[in-house]
Amino acid sequence: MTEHLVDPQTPRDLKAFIAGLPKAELHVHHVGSASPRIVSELAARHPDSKVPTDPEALADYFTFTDFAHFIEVYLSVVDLIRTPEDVRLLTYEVARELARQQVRYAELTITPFSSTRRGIDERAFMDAIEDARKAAEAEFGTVLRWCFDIPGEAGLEAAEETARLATDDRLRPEGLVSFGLGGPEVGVPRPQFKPYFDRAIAAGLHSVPHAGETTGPETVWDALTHLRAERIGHGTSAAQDPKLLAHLAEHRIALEVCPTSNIATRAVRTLDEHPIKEFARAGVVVTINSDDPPMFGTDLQNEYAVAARLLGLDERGLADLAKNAVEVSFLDDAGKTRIKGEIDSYTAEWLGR
Ligand SMILES: O=C(O)c1cccc(C(=O)CC[C@H]2O[C@@H](n3cnc4c(=O)[nH]cnc43)[C@H](O)[C@@H]2O)c1
Ligand SMILES: [Zn+2]
Repeated sequence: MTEHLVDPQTPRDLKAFIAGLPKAELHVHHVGSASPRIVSELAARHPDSKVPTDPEALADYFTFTDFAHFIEVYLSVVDLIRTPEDVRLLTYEVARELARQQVRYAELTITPFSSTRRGIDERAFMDAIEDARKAAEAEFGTVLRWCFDIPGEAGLEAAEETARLATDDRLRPEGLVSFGLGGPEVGVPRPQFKPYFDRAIAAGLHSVPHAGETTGPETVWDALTHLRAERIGHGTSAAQDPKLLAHLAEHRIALEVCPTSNIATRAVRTLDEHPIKEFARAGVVVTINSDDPPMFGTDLQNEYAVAARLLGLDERGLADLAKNAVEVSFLDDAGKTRIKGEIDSYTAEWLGR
């Protein structure tokens, strides 16, 4: 992302620190990470689409009236991904952008149902993401892992298909570590997805549903109770329930906080009203993430800058935030130790300048 996107209230020195800080990204969507260049290129290839071909016009197109409007626009971009080569290119370019921001490890949320139902062969889909993952690690040094999410509003057919793709030994990609649930929450109760999460967990996957992004704290409780969530995507409304905050803190169930996303989808009115401070105050493990960065006019660096301002963090505080993400990631222990060591060395060197 360009300089103008970095939170304007962040001191220049802290901005530079954030830019070089080794980071982990735990909540970022595959299609939602398509850069304006990729989106406009794909839109030009498919003139039947209403997505603008001019990257400049995308900023307007990516201005959302509410969460439902965001999902409508999101699906118009999903419609542009039509071939395994589109999938490979998108994945590889997402990794390039993450590497540019010093992201060493990322768990990318992918919705395979949306691609297979649009006619992409399932085997070719898996090969495309795996091919991009391996190339990205070799060329950029960024380790990618996958979270396959159910688009909840598409119903149990989508849940069945996602669970099948995630657990079939002949298809399941090597990089897959977790199972999620995305899309609108209103009218999409979490408990109905319990059997699919049970299957995924039995197959060794971690549970990371979205919850409490656009509905109340009861949705977060449902995600914990029925889906055995190990981390929560967003969890914004948890701030309304002190018992829930205490439970999250006690069990070290981290929140994948995405501040700018919540403003862009109008789930929260302003950044100053974001409950991230309440989370931190209650001792909940907070991780900072970008969700759908180009669609929300942000990137991970900007989200760290926003967090620094809202939480009043200096360099050490930011390094702790980056280490939180590494600790609650699904990377192996050796990988975690390596990245945390890199964060510590970088911070010590920066502060000793
Ligand atoms: O693909 C389809 O045909 C389809 C049919 C009905 C409903 C859906 C969806 O609801 C897809 C939702 C899609 O949104 C992704 N996403 C991206 N950012 C967020 C977010 O902040 N909160 C929730 N979901 C998000 C999610 O991964 C799904 O792929 C699809
Ligand atoms: Zn999300």
